Amino acid sequence: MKQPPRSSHPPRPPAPAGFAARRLAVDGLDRILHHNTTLEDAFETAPAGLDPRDRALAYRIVATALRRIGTLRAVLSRLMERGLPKSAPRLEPVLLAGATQLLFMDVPDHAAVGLSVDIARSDRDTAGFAGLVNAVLRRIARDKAAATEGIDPLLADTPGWLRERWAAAYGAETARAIAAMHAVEPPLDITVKADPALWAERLSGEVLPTGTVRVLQAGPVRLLPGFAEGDWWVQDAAAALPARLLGDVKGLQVADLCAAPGGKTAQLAAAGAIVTAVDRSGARLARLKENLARLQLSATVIEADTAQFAGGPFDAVLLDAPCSATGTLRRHPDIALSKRPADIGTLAALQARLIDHAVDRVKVGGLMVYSTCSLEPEEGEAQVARLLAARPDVVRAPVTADEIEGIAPFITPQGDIRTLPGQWMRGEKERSGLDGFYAARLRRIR
Ligand SMILES: C[S@@+](CC[C@H](N)C(=O)[O-])C[C@H]1O[C@@H](n2cnc3c(N)ncnc32)[C@H](O)[C@@H]1O
Repeated sequence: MKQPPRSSHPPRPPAPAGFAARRLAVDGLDRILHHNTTLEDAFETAPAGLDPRDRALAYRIVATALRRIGTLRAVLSRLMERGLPKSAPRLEPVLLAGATQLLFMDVPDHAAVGLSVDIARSDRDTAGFAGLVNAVLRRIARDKAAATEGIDPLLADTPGWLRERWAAAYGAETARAIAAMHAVEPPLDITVKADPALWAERLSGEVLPTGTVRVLQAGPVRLLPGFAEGDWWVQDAAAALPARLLGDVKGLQVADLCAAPGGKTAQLAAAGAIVTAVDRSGARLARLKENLARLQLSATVIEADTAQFAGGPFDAVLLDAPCSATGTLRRHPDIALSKRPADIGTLAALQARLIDHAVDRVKVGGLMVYSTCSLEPEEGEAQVARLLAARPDVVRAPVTADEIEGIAPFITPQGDIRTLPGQWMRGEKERSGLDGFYAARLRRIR
């Protein structure tokens, strides 16, 4: 029998259960907070061989920490009078991840504290602060109510400039309702190829009024029944609305401009359209192709700048433009940290270029849907108002309540769609709400 190679070092003790998930969570937080990585990218390259359950737990820790970061930082600064040591930038992620588990997750206190101390010890940057991690987290665990006392989560966890914008656009009460939803972990929404009731039953979920299946689960999506078989894809209930505004697309030539990672391309292809999917990001198009292959759907995929794309004219066009994505903070809480007020104007200028070009890709008589997952009117309502004022050959084709079941609450007086995260309250917040989206349907008349 082959002998194992001799080593002069004593064997390392095996890592305690749950260590890998916490390591990934702390590394992810460090990359997002200190190295400008997005939440999505931080988990795109998770270490090979990692158990999907560890990955899912790490993701929940990081997303929850980002969602509640203002509250968490206030808690920590109360307990650390001298602040965080500059010499150990990785200490804050260790403390944030530990405090998140103690305050906002269903993790036993001894595991949250013990594993945070283990993580601190395992890293040269933080090893000297393991005692501090232990002391701070134990104090939080001892009296959790006292730790957060007097901190208003709605003020602490939402950047002031966003709160002010939402209050100006929708009123103070609605702005507060939007911020309140961001504090809560979102449900998993999926679009199914067929038979939502069957999938709701199989996944112990529910069918929402517009046909999306909503599932409350915290495990890895890839392990759920029907994922590998390509029976459904992940898509927020609001994100599923814009493509449906094009009506019956069976046999129509439809361009999906700004298509990746392909949620709306999949809807159009599944509805029988002949889809041309355009995006300028090769990496994101690779994900679109992967998604279509899993779903056994097809589209012509073109890597191009929509502002230069000369294809068509098409029977219908969907332009799901790049935007600030402030309607998706509940799912992408890193956006609240990375976006700046000036980004709105920059993005609005890009959207104006894209919408002007996209409308020329539509056949006379054909429809175009313009959508963004932003709550900012400059990226939605104002874009369409500007286009309609500048182009007498384009008119609004108002959406009516009888077209799509359950869509009535989201139709604006002009006949556009506006969804807000605080809408659709269905009992507990965990099963309520949807992303903030804007969509308008336009027709080219000559
Ligand atoms: C909101 S996401 C699209 C989401 C997609 N429609 C879906 O449902 O899965 C916006 C996309 O626009 C792409 N994009 C940004 N600027 C672009 C441009 N000038 N031309 C083409 N694609 C662009 C981005 O790469 C990104 O994939």
